[in-house]
Amino acid sequence: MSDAVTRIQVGATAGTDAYEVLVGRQLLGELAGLIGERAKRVAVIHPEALAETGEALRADLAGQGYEAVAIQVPNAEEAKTAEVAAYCWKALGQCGFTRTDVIVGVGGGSTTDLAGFVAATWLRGVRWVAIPTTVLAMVDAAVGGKTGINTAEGKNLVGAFHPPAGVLCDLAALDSLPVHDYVSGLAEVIKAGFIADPAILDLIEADPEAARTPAGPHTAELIERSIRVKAEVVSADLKESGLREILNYGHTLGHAIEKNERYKWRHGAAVSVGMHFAAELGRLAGRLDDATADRHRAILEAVGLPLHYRYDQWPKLLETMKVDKKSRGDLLRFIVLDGLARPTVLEGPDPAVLLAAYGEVGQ
Ligand SMILES: NC(=O)c1ccc[n+]([C@@H]2O[C@H](COP(=O)([O-])OP(=O)(O)OC[C@H]3O[C@@H](n4cnc5c(N)ncnc54)[C@H](O)[C@@H]3O)[C@@H](O)[C@H]2O)c1
Ligand SMILES: O=C(O)C(=O)C[C@@H](O)[C@H](O)[C@H](O)COP(=O)(O)O
Ligand SMILES: [Zn+2]
Repeated sequence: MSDAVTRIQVGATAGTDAYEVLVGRQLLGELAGLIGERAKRVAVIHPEALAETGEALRADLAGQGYEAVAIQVPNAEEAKTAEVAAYCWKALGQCGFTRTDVIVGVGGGSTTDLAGFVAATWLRGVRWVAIPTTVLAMVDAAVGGKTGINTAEGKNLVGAFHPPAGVLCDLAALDSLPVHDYVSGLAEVIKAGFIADPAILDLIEADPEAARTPAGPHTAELIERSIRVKAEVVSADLKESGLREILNYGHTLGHAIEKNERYKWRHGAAVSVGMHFAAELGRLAGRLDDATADRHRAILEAVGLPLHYRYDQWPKLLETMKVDKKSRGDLLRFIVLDGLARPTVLEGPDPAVLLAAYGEVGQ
């Protein structure tokens, strides 16, 4: 196994510094440099499932002279609540966490979204480092500074743009990931393929079964290519004033499904159904060619991601989509493709077209 480390730059924007996303193995030697010299305290936020990892990290940092605390939070979406954020704020307050201290978020996207949000809000913003441990968090959630939590009304409705000081993607972490979670992350990889880098799709289509495991021959390349797509977009438009919306491909319906399932579905699975819907919407709106639309079904199905959701839920899903962050007033907006790697915005589609697209998805 190669020890090579790939470094991907995320550019500076007004008010934020540039940082690197490192992909490789045994990257913990990089952590002290990212924490910096001014920190006295470090808080390691980790999910229950990674209790050992969180404690090992805490002990290692304590051995380096930091006052290190581990803050354990619930697994998955249960961590993305105001209550859990308040629990973290309490832990920081109790250990006297100051503006020069640093938060480390280690876990999947739910944990890094929460840890980043806690970092964005504590003392109005402290430094944080992301150590993503799922495919999805490596290729998407930990990169780009979107942090946040859910509310009863919907997904990620409260949050802040607060980029990390650095991101360490240790591929060894993926070995313990259940296959269901590994495959869920492939939805965001496939998203990056459709919106910007079709070579990703070619690699997966060449051997979809191999793409389902970290031992596959293209794991590092798929992860790195996806990170490059994300890094390029967020470097150009951190605060989603335009271009960044393309990263929301498949998410308008996907987030509505997640809420409808009370966040028991994995994000990637819901985004998979959402991309199928977006492809059908693009096709029916006269934007997307049949071959590219059909390619969505084929590749998502080939890696074992879902394509369908309950038909009878459409009225509820439509209501939830109205509070999607891309909506403007009463105008629903979707990311669709004008062709392969040509994402664009579809504004206020005819309700009959929306329903017809859902007709392909619902069952
Ligand atoms: N901020 C962003 O730009 C962005 C982008 C994409 C997704 N997200 C968010 O990311 C979240 C989904 O993240 P996810 O798919 O990584 O799932 P997750 O964080 O919910 O993790 C899934 C499960 O895997 C466990 N886990 C994590 N790493 C593990 C490992 N190495 N071994 C064993 N178990 C492990 C977790 O504890 C959890 O139980 C969603 O909330 C989504 O909204 C955010
Ligand atoms: O980084 C982005 O921008 C994205 O849209 C990436 C998505 O994969 C991610 O799920 C994000 O959290 C969705 O953001 P939201 O603003 O729609 O909540
Ligand atoms: Zn997503």
